[in-house]
Amino acid sequence: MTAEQTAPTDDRAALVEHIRRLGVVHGRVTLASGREADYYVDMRRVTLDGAAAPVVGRVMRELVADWDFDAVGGLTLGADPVATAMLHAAAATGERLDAFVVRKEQKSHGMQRLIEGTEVAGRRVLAVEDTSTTGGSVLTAVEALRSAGAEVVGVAVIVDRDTGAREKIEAAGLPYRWAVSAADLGLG
Ligand SMILES: O=P(O)(O)OC[C@H]1O[C@H](OP(=O)(O)OP(=O)(O)O)[C@H](O)[C@@H]1O
Ligand SMILES: O=C(O)c1cc(=O)[nH]c(=O)[nH]1
Repeated sequence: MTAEQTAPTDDRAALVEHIRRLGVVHGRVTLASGREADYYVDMRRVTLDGAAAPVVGRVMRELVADWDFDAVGGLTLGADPVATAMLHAAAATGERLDAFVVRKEQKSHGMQRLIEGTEVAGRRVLAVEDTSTTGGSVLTAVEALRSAGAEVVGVAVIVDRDTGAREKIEAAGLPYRWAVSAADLGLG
């Protein structure tokens, strides 16, 4: 969220409950960045849950309703179900939103793509993520998208851990929004 976007919706409240119930794990963990933390938010348990995924799609679409883009995606794997949830949420309202997947490494056979799915060159795209800690993962996706000729309009994540992602993403010249904060989950 941003300071201007504080009005909770029923969907957002439901999403917070889904994440609390399915995703929050207490205990010492090593994160993608190599940092150590006292809790983990296993967002795949949320974004791949049959009841929670449609809520994810609606909440994330609402979060960026004033941004102009027609394709969505991010670095595999966390971003993938977020993007497809948004695609299906758009379709459910008669709108069209395409999706893409940024691989961690270029595929070495077949079409040898780094970015799978819809063509991104020359298009306005949204980069998404399930959770951001340092912002490093989503910025890897942003770099690949920019190299492929896409215009990245911003970054949106479900859960922001409030551990530096916002500063890093904004320093890359991108607006950054999140649907749920660590504080919303009673964490941090
Ligand atoms: O903001 P960051 O410091 O980059 O950390 C967040 C990243 O960590 C997790 O993915 P992970 O690397 O565990 O891989 P996965 O999505 O392939 O499971 C999560 O899905 C984000 O992509
Ligand atoms: O930084 C990470 O690796 C990370 C943190 C978190 O809470 N959830 C997650 O899936 N990854």
